Amino acid sequence: MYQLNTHASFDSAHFLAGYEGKCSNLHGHRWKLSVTIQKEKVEQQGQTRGMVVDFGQLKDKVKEIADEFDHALIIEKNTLKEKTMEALKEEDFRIIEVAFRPTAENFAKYFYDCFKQSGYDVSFVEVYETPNNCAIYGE
Ligand SMILES: Nc1nc2c(c(=O)[nH]1)N=C([C@H](O)[C@H](O)COP(=O)(O)OP(=O)(O)OP(=O)(O)O)CN2
Repeated sequence: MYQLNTHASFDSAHFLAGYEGKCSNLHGHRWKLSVTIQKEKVEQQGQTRGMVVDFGQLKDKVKEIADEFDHALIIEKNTLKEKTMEALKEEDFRIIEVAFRPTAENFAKYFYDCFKQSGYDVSFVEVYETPNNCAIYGE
């Protein structure tokens, strides 16, 4: 089995609603999204002969997903008052509402599903919130 890995980063702000401690405050991270895909055999012909997929293709997909979340304020749906949301939107902040608590674990599963939907056979996705801490999701 071959495995291929690449990563991209994005800078964003979030907070953990219902968390007792510093992470309930609005704060930022340089998130690192790392994906590992797998395949039994490498391509036998053409441009990608000897490759699982072209690194360029995989890198573009990882960057596309990371860029969606770059320089944004990530908010779990229904965790802020309506008037707060309105005020933030009035300021034209880039806000991304997600249906899950924005933890490294939930992001890892979310990104895993994104890559899977794009047709990749994903081994696992790693999401680093800090250089030292990472959540991994695989099936
Ligand atoms: N299992 C998880 N635990 C925590 C998560 C998470 O996503 N999964 N997230 C947080 C907070 O977002 C927090 O910002 C990160 O906390 P911490 O790892 O303590 O990060 P610091 O920036 O404070 O880094 P240190 O350099 O270690 O101080 C909390 N827990």
